[in-house]
Amino acid sequence: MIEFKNVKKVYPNGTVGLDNINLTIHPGEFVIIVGLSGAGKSTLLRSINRLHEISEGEILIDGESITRAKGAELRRFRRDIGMIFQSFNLVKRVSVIRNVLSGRVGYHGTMRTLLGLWPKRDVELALDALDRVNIKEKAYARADELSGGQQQRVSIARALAQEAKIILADEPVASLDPLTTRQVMDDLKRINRELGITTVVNLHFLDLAREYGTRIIGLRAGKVVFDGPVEQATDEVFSDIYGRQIKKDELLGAVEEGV
Ligand SMILES: Nc1ncnc2c1ncn2[C@@H]1O[C@H](COP(=O)(O)OP(=O)(O)OP(=O)(O)O)[C@@H](O)[C@H]1O
Repeated sequence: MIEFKNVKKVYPNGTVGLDNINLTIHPGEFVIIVGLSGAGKSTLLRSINRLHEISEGEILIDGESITRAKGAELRRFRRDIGMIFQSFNLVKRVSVIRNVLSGRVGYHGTMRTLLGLWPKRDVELALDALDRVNIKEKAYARADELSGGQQQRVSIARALAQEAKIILADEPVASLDPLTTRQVMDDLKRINRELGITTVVNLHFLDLAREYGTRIIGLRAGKVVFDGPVEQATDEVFSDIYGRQIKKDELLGAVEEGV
C-alpha cells in the first residue's frame, strides 16, 4: 500500500510541484495518472521512491515511512520499487540479460555486477522475466540492437527480476509508435494481473488511460482534481482535469489515424 499524507513539494525556485496530496493506492491496483504537462505527474511518481524529495508531509509504503528512511532502510524500500522511464534507461552496449540482471544489484551490491558473477537463480529469474515479456530469445543480443518497444520490455523485465512489489512507470510509451505502445501497455497490465504488482503509470494519451486504466487520478497544478474508477472518467471529467477542451494530439487514436 502506498499512502500520501499531506504531501507538498516545492522546488528550490518556488514552483509548487505537489500541493497537499492525500492518496491511498492499494496492493495490486493499476492506477493511471493524467494531467497537462507540468501538472505534477512526474513529481508525484518520483516522490514515491524518493527520486524527488518532498518538502512536507509523509509517504508510507505498507505502513512504513519511506520519507524518513535512511541508508540501508531506504535501499530496502527502493529494492521493492521498480521504475520504468520514457527513455528506457538501459546500458546500451551490454547484453539484454546483463541489463535485466542489473535489477538484482540491490540484493548483492555492485561488485557482482561489475564482475558479472551472478548466482544461477538470478540468471533463471532474469530469463523468466524476459520470457514474461516475450523477448527471451533476445537475451544475448546487445540492448541497442533492439527496437524501442523491445527495449522498454527489457526495462519491464529488469523490474520483474528485481522482484519489485511496486512498478512506477513514468510516461513509458511516450517514445513509442501506436502499435508498440499497446504491446508495452498490454505487458504492464498482464504483469499487474498475473503477479499482483501494484502499478502506477503516468500517461499522456487520454484514450489510452481509458483503455487500460481501472482507477484514474487527475492532477492539475499539483492537486488531485479527480480520483475514481475509469467508468467515471468521462470527457467532461478530462476537460475539467485539463482545464480546457481535449485536443486531438492528446488522443493516441489521432496519431494512429495520422491526424
Ligand atoms: N527541477 C525542477 N525545478 C523547478 N521546477 C520544476 C522542476 N521539475 C519540475 N518542475 C515544475 O514542477 C511542476 C510539475 O512538473 P512535473 O514534471 O511533475 O509535471 P508533469 O505533469 O510530469 O509534466 P510533464 O509531462 O511535462 O513531465 C511544473 O511546473 C514543472 O515546471
